[in-house]
Amino acid sequence: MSAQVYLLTGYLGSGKTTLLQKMLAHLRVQDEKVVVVMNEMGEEDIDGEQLQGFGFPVKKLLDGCICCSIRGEMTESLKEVITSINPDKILIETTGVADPIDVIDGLTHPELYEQIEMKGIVSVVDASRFLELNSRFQSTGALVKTIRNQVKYADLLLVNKVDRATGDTLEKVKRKLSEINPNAPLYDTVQSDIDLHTLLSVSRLSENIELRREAVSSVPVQKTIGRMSPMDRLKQSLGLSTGQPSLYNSIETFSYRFKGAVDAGRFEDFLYDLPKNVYRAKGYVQFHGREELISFQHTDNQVHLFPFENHGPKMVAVFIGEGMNRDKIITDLESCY
Ligand SMILES: Nc1nc2c(ncn2[C@@H]2O[C@H](COP(=O)(O)OP(=O)(O)OP(=O)(O)O)[C@@H](O)[C@H]2O)c(=O)[nH]1
Repeated sequence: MSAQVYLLTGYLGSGKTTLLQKMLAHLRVQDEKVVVVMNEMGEEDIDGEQLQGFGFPVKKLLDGCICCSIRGEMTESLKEVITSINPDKILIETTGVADPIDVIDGLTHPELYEQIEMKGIVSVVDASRFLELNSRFQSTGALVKTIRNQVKYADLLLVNKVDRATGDTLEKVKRKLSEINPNAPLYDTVQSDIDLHTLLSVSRLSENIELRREAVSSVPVQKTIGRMSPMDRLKQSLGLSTGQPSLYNSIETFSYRFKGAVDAGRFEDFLYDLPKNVYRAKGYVQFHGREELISFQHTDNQVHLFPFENHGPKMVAVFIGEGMNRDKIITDLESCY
């Protein structure tokens, strides 16, 4: 059985730990094995202290961000947690400056991939500060990108601290959030107070989108799915063609189990030729005529292949991207046998 993983993200001070405490209080009364993974940037563990007393193990990753400097540590930590505790649920609270794309990257380590079920990315937004942060950091690209990615890739959005925002501000915040991520449901909250059944039932939007895509391909007429932008709505009302509605604002992942060894040259070409919407590919593979396992990594059109002494891992490939054409990628990969 795989462990269900919930990823809590959101800018500094938005209400993630407050939410985590509510989730733990709720899960304590269920008979479930839960492990918390907390990440803080400094050497001191601040939030971890607030989680003592719930009776669940808390794994702390300090002094670095799981999205970058200690990503490997998170992967190792999760492997160890799964082996030693075999939890039903893993709740991960990221630092306020983590980019969910990078955390997902760490979570899709080929050795981990089949042992976890990514339930969803839950993003907590501070309604009283979002507009200010969004505009103040507009010029400093990296942080704006992170803040927006925390919204863009969320499967569920908590618009928290509504008690500190005026009605007008709240409307503007929600409009902005829906622009960045038209697919994730929004919930207004105070003290991150959300119906926990709803929260725990979160599912990856990319999977829902996949289902909707299949449903659409089986009907002959073209249908519009997802919320249209005001401009597209206007264009439609004028009978003009609209752009594709944004369907892919969600990171998708899928894995592929190799059926045997592949041709080294063809496989390398396959990796270099992966389309741009595949952000990462990684895994373990075996080449014709070679004994050892090869670990491969693909990112930003860079490919690294290196022999891997340990024969433990399975031959598997993991892909991360947006709007990926899974069938085509698998067909291309299978031409490497
Ligand atoms: N007024 C108000 N305060 C809130 C609300 N939600 C949380 N807070 C407070 O905001 C502060 C920060 O909340 P946390 O839950 O620690 O936020 P966080 O996202 O975990 O913060 P970092 O760990 O710094 O990233 C705490 O003092 C909370 O009590 C809310 O809805 N309204």
